[in-house]
Amino acid sequence: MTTSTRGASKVPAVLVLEDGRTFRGRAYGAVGVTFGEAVFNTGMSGYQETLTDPSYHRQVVVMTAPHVGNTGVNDEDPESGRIWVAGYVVRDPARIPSNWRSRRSLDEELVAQGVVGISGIDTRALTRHLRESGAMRVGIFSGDNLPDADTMLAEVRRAPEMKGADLAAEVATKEAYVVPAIGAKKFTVAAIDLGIKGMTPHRMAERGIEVHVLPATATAEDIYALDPDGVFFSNGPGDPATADHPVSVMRSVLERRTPLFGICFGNQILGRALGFGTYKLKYGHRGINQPVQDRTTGKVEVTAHNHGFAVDAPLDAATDTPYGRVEVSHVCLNDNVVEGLQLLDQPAFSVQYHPEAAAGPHDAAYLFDRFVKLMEGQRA
Ligand SMILES: NC(=O)CC[C@H](N)C(=O)O
Repeated sequence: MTTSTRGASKVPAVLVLEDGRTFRGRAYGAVGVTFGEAVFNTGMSGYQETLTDPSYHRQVVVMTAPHVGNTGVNDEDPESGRIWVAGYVVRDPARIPSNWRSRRSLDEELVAQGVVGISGIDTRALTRHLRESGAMRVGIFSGDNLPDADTMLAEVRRAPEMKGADLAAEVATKEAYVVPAIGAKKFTVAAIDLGIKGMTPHRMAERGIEVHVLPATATAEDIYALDPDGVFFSNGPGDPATADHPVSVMRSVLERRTPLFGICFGNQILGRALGFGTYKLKYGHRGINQPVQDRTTGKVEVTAHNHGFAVDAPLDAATDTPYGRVEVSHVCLNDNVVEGLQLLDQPAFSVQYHPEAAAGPHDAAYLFDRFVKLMEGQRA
């Protein structure tokens, strides 16, 4: 069923960046005030998956695609139980969503979930500004009586920064749960939830893995109580430099040489566990068409990304670590950012991007098969 929107909002809204640049538009979604880190996403589709990806917690997402909401909102595509973005910025919202799966309009969904957005602004100009000046704090203010410009700017500058933010525990499950294997069960995996997307355990379940999703606070004892064939560290929001607990848990896993796979935040945690630093990218990678080379095969894949930080590891030589040698296995062809790590002396690897591909192309699905092979190898 398709429902129509209420039509374009007449309520004024203003977006204020921390450097003072201001864009005026109309309220989209809930009317109110919100703050976060302004980032842009270049995906032409998949807005439901973007909105519900817990890694976007505390980020205000600017869509570079000019039309957003065309296919409405369905009940199948969310990657978690709620919208996580702190705010949403679009150029031209669909007035009449049209899709056989649509249940309601995106505007209605944003209102229902209390997500403050803005529409009708020049998102290309805003994106170019973020590209030149870097991701920065932002506020969206909507309503008929807006504060004066100086007050709004002062409020934006008081908002917390993403650098130094420790957010995984705010989005992760509080209770462990199990995603059963689809078909015959072949393996048990303990998955540390730092903000996991729903498609990730699903991609494992499709391969005969029973996934035990554990809270971000899980310890090595919690993991090994399950006698797992493999351990997985998920994506998640915030600055990896703050993730001391998952880093120490991962080191215990590396010491035991259990097959290990990490995605996104999980890749940054592996980097840290091995002794590398992480750093904030100027404006990050967010979209569904980023070219990555798998240097273990030479193949180039088109991939889904959502990261604002990256691992600082040497690209061209293996590095000795307390857990054996490690190589940069994947690299982004746009900017040579480290996109994957592969241990050479034990069964552990990770990628900075999203092989679960929700949304995005399925080029990188082979990484789940690689994880299965590592677990098969341990049994052989
Ligand atoms: N999707 C993720 O796991 C993001 C990891 C981390 N919060 C970053 O922004 O780089």
